[in-house]
Amino acid sequence: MRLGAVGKRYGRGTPWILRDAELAVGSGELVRIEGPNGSGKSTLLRLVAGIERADTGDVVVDGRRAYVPERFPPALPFHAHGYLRHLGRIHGLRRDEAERRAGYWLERFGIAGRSGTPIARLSKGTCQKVAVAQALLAEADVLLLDEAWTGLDRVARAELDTAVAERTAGGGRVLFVDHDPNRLAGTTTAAYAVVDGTLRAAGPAEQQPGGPLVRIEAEGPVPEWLPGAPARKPLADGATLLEVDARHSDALLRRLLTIDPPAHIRAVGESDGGPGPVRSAAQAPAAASFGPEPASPAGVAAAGSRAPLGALVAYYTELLLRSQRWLPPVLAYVLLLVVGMSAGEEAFGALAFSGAVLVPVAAWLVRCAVTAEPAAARSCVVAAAGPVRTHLGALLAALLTSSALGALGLAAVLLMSGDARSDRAWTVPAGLLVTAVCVLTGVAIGSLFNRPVVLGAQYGIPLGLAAATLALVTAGTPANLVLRALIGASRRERLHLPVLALPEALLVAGAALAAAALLAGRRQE
Ligand SMILES: Nc1ncnc2c1ncn2[C@@H]1O[C@H](COP(=O)(O)OP(=O)(O)OP(=O)(O)O)[C@@H](O)[C@H]1O
Repeated sequence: MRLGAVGKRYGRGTPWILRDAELAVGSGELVRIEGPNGSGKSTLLRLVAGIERADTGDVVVDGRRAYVPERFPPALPFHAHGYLRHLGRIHGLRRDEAERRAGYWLERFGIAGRSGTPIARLSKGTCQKVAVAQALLAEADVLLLDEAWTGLDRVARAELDTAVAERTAGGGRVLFVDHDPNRLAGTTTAAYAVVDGTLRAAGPAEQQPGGPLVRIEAEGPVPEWLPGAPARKPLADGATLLEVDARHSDALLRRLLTIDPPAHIRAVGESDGGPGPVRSAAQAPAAASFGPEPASPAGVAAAGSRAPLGALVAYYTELLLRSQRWLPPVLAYVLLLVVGMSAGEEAFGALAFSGAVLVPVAAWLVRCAVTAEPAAARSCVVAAAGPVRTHLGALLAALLTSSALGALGLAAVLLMSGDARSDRAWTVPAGLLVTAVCVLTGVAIGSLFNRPVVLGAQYGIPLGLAAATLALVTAGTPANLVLRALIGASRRERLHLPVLALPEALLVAGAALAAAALLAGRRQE
């Protein structure tokens, strides 16, 4: 992981938050980022997470990233377990593994009993545990913690300390920001301060003296790097005596028991300060006493691979449906159909009407899909999946939802209409064509007149409505071609279905979705 001459500012003419920042973090390193309020610590983490884009220089990060934002939003319409399962899938875990790890981390943070509770109803601290769990469950190569300990109780803070030690012991890189100068003191391998836009080495934080020490006697080969950086001394019989701060003893024991081959723990006890072996030796712990082992990387569908698009679409579809933002556009669609059509109406005219209504409704659903997620929650997804795939996932979720709505509308129109003048054999293909073309047109418009192409609802909504009207009335657009053919047929003209309108609409929608997704990768939020 490397930052080379990175510069960042939030808009032209504004002060540089970071300038010429250089940072290299190797495997197993634990790096503290410090500095006064507003100096740019979060900005630095967000650059590494891929949430912000550097204005100058390079940010090179190999491997999977996970991020805990400074403030996790309680307004996510998921249950804790469901949310973690989605995030696990987005991180590239197989379905069963995502399920298992979601349960494991809820258990580990002591909130398994709240797994079915909506996040909005969780206490602030419990919500923060979910925020931390979503970043830990995928065993990411780069773990970014922005004041992740804030709001956690003492036990959960210690659990997070242990999890960080496990991550670095497993070769991960961890960068953290925290206002407590003693946070992870003693295990931090480097510290940097952001001061006046520059990133300066601040040296590893010193361990606070006076904490209790734990001694562990281990037989067998002991790895060079261990959680808590224990002092070590070879014993006469070939075993190793390790002495570590009590806060890291759990992580150290877990590591010793999970190396291959596992070390044999002969004794564990409190240090008496003397040089000899452990005196008040406790029973050596069994691996089982630490609960289920963190899942192996084998659970990751393809380590380091891109987040599966299907997982993103599933997440955004459920988010849209659960947020109930779909209600206004769907109600508007139903109302317009009810008001604008009557039973037994001529089918081609009815299909043209329902298709025309579908264009602004699909554009509206896109707006709902790309705005339903709180920004901090989106940051977690972007860190795991990257901004392009994340936005594409939201747009495809809107396409899926609009298509389902269009299919239901089509079925209703076909059932309600029944005029003998219509050529019944052609109503179904004509209905499918107009629905597909109008949904694609609406989704294309929604993609182009929302974040990140047009920022701000004050421009996006009127421009989107104007674009939808133009797409319907301008001669030669795919939607206009199909609607004109249907209106002509409803007036007893011969029906010529413009089938080429479908590939044209597909092309336009594909280009609009790709342009919007690519722009999401280039524009800061
Ligand atoms: N999205 C944004 N748009 C505009 N300015 C921003 C944005 N995000 C951060 N800033 C500004 O950038 C500066 C650095 O912010 P940042 O959050 O990185 O600081 P920080 O060191 O993490 O602060 P704190 O310790 O208070 O969390 C601040 O002046 C902040 O107002």
